[in-house]
Amino acid sequence: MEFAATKAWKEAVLKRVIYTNIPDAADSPAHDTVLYVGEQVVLDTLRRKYRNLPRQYVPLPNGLVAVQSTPSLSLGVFAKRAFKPGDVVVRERPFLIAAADIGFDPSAGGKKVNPLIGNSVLGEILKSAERHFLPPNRDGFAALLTDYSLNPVHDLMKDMFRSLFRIGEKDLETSGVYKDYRLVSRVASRINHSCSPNVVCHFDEATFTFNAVVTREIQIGEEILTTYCPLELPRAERHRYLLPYNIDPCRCEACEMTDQEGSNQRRKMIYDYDMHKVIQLSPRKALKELIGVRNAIEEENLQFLPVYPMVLQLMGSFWAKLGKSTLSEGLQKQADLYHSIHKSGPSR
Ligand SMILES: C[S@@+](CC[C@H](N)C(=O)[O-])C[C@H]1O[C@@H](n2cnc3c(N)ncnc32)[C@H](O)[C@@H]1O
Repeated sequence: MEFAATKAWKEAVLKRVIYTNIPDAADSPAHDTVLYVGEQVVLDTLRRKYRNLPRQYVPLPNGLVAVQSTPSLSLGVFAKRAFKPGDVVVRERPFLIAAADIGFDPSAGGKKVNPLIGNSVLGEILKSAERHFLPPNRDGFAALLTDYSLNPVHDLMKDMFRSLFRIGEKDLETSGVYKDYRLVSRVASRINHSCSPNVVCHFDEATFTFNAVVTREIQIGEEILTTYCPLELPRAERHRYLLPYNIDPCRCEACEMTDQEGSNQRRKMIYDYDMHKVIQLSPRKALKELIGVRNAIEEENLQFLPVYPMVLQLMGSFWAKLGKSTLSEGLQKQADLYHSIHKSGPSR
């Protein structure tokens, strides 16, 4: 009985999957043919939204980063030169984009992976995806699979980067399509997790490119790190989020440092920050509060968080009220840079 239910589910899942090779943009390298595994409605919506999907993009210069061995996490991505906030370090078309919940069991409310079959369906989908590729991408994708030393095929699915297509809510409601899409990519799939990341990742729908934008200074030789979990939480809670990504325990610098209590307190302060309360305060009191939050963000190396530019901007406006225009302008400039980092795509 269980087998029949599982088989029916598996067939239903496989029926929902469509394979589409997104055509190459003119003049872009041949490997830029993305295999899209998902629902037709997503592609149709995107095609309505952007004429000539995918649009051409401006490639980055070669050799900005390299995939190399790490001391304990198998492979990772490393800076080959120094970078500053706002620099784009990775820009690439993924090999494959897939709905994240194709491994979820609809009979379990569409939320839980069926442990009996979830991973094998994902494995089958990934394996069958391979033969749909044009040759250059097929080789790259196969290399990523066989060379994926920490993870067998089914785990690859868990490690794909979250990458939401921002298609219309109406389309989502009427079609019931998957909301969360993930990608497999030559370089991006090698970026390890850190609870104090140094890049923010964007997927640009119009050009179908993955982009990693720097959020704090990166020295030559430093590892490029993103996050797979919410960062304002204390260590133990972050670790719960990381389990499905095969991270147990997290071996990032923030989790391995000795002052965990101090770190948890700083992250709680960031989590508890309430802009609406702060704007009611007198400028001096507000600034005291804001400086505390900014310091906590910087000490935890969390310039990655969208709250960072908001805090800077508000600090600027309170300094302006106190007549400190130079301070205010400096903060506003920094806030603008970080706002653009959070919004940025490949047009930058
Ligand atoms: C997207 S892959 C990153 C590249 C991977 N290191 C490789 O060699 O291909 C994610 C996997 O790397 C490992 N990993 C990444 N960040 C980690 C961390 N902070 N702590 C422990 N393991 C991590 C986990 O095995 C995770 O499933």
